[in-house]
Amino acid sequence: MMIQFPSFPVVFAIVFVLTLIVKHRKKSHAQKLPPGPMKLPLIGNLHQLIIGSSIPHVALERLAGKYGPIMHLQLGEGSAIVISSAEAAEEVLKEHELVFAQRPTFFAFEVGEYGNQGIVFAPHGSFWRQIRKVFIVELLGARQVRSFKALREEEVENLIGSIASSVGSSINLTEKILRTTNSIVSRAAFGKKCRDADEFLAILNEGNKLASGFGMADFFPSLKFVPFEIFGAGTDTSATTVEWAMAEMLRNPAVLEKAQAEVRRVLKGKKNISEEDIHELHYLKLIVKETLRLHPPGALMPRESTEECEINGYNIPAKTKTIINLWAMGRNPKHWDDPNCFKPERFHQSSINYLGTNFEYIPFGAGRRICPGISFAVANMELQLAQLLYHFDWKLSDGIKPEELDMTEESGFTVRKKHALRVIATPALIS
Ligand code: HEM
Repeated sequence: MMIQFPSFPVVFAIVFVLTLIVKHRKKSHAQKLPPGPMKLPLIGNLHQLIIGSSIPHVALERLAGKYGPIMHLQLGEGSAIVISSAEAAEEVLKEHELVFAQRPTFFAFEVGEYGNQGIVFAPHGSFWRQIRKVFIVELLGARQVRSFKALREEEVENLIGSIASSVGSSINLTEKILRTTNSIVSRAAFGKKCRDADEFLAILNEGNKLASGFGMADFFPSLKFVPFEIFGAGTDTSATTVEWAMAEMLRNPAVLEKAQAEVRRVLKGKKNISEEDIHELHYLKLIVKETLRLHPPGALMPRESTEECEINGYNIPAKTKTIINLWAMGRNPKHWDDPNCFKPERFHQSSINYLGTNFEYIPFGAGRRICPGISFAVANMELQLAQLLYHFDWKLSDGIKPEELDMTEESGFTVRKKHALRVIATPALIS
């Protein structure tokens, strides 16, 4: 029997069709978006962020539990991915650092001519590089931070004085901490206290309330951009962290006692604390770290891809808004034992720090856009906490027991405590 070979045009046609099929398969695999919840027409997944009792970082954490640490969302017309694990964050912030060095304009404050002119939302490029350099040289570098030592000490002494004048009665500690931080930041930035500190604090409060409806700070009225950035990035973040640290200690009296014992042992007999003393307050430093794990002020860190790339086999198109859920990563049981417990000891003899290399713990971000204010913020927060612990004993107002303290969060520019921290201070017996 004669075997009939197909003619050349037929072979060519078969090879051509097979090549097309393989190419199409490869392409559709590479174009696979990360998994995500079902999208509604027009709004996509927006309703999942703003409807219901959960605030956005909590809602996103829950969704990530279902769809994974790289999740795709449709936010109106925009496509977004949400990152919720250390491994995924490392892919975005280290392996594809350059691709994700951009901030999305979705989050930008379009304030007249100042829109996008500040450092926080500046597109990655030469303008951003220049302005970041100016920030570091003039305000946030180690030498500059040291040079603000005297003004920090003076403002924190004022805080202690103002609390001392109302010992025994209920005080709003949230407001006092915010005021002190605002004075430190404005004196460092402008050489004087903010002329309208009251107005500024009122606006910041109002902005936080407005933004809380959206969960992200989408807009802010009438302030010029760069000064606002210094305040917005510097004041609210640090003050919120000091407030959460005090709230966590009041809720965990054993931690409070241990921290006070350390401060009083190291500073024994001193009338006041200088910054040199702080270096020896090892437990206090663990408290700051643990507070930033559970309460990163910028819970949802915004970035954007500038070009198409592939992460864990998923295709991430150019201009994809990228939300890194720092809050979820700090509480991810894969990375932390007993993740919801406030245990500063977990950082004892641990090499994990907040400098952007341990991706399970990046409260200040990572990579080239990491927060340039780390030294400034830490010096400010540690001094306030050390002084508060040294000079006073603390209890909650209105007979509230530690375990009853309301720790509800409110999401705005930062994730704050929803209800101000009201406390009663009594002078400590320091021998
Ligand atoms: C507890 C205090 C603070 C926390 C937790 C914090 C956190 C952050 C985070 C998460 C980012 C985004 C980083 C990234 O995208 O990788 C950021 C950016 C920034 N922070 Fe902070 N911050 C704090 C205090 C400060 C202070 C005190 C200042 C200045 C006075 C400051 C100035 C900035 C600026 C200018 C940026 C934008 C950097 C850029 O885009 O290049 N921050 N911060």
